[in-house]
Amino acid sequence: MKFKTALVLAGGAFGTSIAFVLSQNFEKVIIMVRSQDIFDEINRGENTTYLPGQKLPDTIKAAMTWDEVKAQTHGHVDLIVSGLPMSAIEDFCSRNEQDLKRYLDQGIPLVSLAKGIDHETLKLPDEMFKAHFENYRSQLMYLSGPSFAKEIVDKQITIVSLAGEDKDKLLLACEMLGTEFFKALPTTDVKGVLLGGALKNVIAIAGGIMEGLGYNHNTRAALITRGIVEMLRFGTVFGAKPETFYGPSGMGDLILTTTGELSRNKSFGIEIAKGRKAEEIIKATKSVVEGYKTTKAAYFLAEKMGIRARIFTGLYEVLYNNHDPKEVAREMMVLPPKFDEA
Ligand SMILES: NC(=O)C1=CN([C@@H]2O[C@H](COP(=O)(O)OP(=O)(O)OC[C@H]3O[C@@H](n4cnc5c(N)ncnc54)[C@H](O)[C@@H]3O)[C@@H](O)[C@H]2O)C=CC1
Ligand SMILES: O=C(CO)COP(=O)(O)O
Repeated sequence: MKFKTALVLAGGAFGTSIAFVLSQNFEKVIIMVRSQDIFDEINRGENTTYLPGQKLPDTIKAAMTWDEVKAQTHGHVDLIVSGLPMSAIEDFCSRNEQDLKRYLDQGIPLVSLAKGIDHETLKLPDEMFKAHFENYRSQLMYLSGPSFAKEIVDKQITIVSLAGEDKDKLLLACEMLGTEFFKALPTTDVKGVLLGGALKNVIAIAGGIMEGLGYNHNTRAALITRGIVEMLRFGTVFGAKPETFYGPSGMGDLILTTTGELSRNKSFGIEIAKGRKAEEIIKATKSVVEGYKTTKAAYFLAEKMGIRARIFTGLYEVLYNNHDPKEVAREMMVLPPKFDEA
């Protein structure tokens, strides 16, 4: 094994799948969880709540407190991965800032897996982390790309983007995350990677709605191509590189989530098309559906920054103002004839 110990914060589906990736390169991987049930499940070799049916090696262990982390790592870790969803970042960082800093003081990378925009502050994950760890900004990195948790543990070949500010640290983290079935490609375009991961979830919900309404391949292809145009407009406002939107974290993840049956965002959209209420579906869903709140954030961002985004705006009206779901389809068809727009 090349590396000694990795620490994963949160034992949800994706955190657990990345722990599995890390177990190929690290002698030990600790997943920090907050519930006794998940603690017991992981220590028994399967996260039955979030990743059922996927066996985990016995080098992956759970911990519930920082004392337990310290005991299992002897106070030294080589990498921290945050598997926290968007809504948990601020809460977790403010409660655990000092403990996290003790590890970050060792100069190690912290890789966040979250995809979303905070609907209250309109911040991307990098701003949320930097609010607590500004002095460690060169160590902060963001992973995003087409990667269903289940398929990672099935060792399906998976390629994602890893964004950060420091090229040497990025290369080190890419090596730590690289296996024969999982590869992270380094980039310094943090905003491009984070916007791609957040905004594709919104288009995936729209895709689920279209599918639920009976639309098929032509419509999905139209949605994907119009979706990337709107995503690029957000990118322009944030100073992201356009080419990032055609890479794994942009077009790659947009295709995966609008077409893949495993997508929770797409499944959520299918339920909306059946006439169910958004809040009711969210309450009944165990795993996070990031696109729901990101739809609201994207709508407010578009309003604030004057971004033309018909699909995002149309979906907001459906999810938050009870507009007829058929409206999302109609929004795409009222495009004015304009030359030279993809
Ligand atoms: N599941 C997937 O295939 C992929 C997920 N992602 C992204 O990764 C992030 C995490 O997603 P999943 O693991 O799938 O979510 P999940 O819903 O399976 O798990 C979320 C985990 O976070 C924990 N958590 C929630 N609030 C917390 C808090 N305040 N403090 C501590 N822990 C808290 C929960 O207990 C749970 O273990 C999301 O942003 C998602 O978009 C990215 C790529 C793939
Ligand atoms: O982001 C993902 C795959 O890259 C997971 O998508 P869902 O959150 O829609 O399941």
